[in-house]
Amino acid sequence: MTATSLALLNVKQASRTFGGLKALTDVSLYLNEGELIGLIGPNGAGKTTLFNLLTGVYEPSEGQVLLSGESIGGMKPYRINWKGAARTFQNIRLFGNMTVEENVKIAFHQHAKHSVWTTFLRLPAFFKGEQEITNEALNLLKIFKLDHMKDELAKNLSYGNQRRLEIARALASRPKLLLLDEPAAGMNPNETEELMHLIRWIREEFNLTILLIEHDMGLVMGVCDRIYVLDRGMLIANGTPEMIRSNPKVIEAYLGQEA
Ligand SMILES: Nc1ncnc2c1ncn2[C@@H]1O[C@H](COP(=O)(O)OP(=O)(O)OP(=O)(O)O)[C@@H](O)[C@H]1O
Repeated sequence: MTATSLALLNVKQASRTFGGLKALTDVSLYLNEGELIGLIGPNGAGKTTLFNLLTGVYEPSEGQVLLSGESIGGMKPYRINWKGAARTFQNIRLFGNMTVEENVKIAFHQHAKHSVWTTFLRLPAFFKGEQEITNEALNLLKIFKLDHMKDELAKNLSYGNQRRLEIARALASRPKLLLLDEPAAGMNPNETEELMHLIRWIREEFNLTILLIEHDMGLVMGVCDRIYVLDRGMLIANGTPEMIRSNPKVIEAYLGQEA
């Protein structure tokens, strides 16, 4: 498959250096609208660095990142979020001392279109907005089977539930592109299986395009349309799960890691 005119994300020859270290070298990839794409590679391959370029945490040292055809390389993270990209983190970043419901509502608030005066004077539109936000937050929590825990503090949730809450919160910003950084980390096999179905389902339900970093090969091979493989900052393969599974360069990269 090649990039179509619908490519939602287009990374063109992007590189990123940290001092003398080249974390990414000349990386080009694309995600067409609606695709669910995996990004795999041994430890230190550059996967999170690539996510950081896509979400404005870092600026590419070279190359371009285009979202819906617009250059977003070096844009502030909140602006990239407004333009339709949301992410979860390898190390969960919830507000631990806030409730499950508040964690989702806060993400809605960042996108709510209240004027300063509407909010300050608490005009009717403010309360209407608040009610809508509460309803939408509860709907999202229902989808992720977290509604019965809405009043729990986020820090008291199991690891698997915290990961699901992070995804719910990312969806509150109504993204077109969802970037998931190791969503199954710390989950047991049953939770991972459930997550796999959930990821497929939210893609349809929310018209999402998804880029997924994951070490659980069962999950990646089971849900992804195509997979990109990074090794030492360079893309070494791109193709369907079947192609990637039997690719000698990929096998070598992973065997090298175990040696
Ligand atoms: N802010 C930074 N400063 C210096 N080096 C960095 C920085 N961020 C990443 N690196 C380096 O870039 C390389 C790629 O790291 P990155 O975290 O992107 O890999 P990864 O594929 O996500 O690894 P893992 O699977 O272990 O999470 C590593 O050598 C890492 O030490």
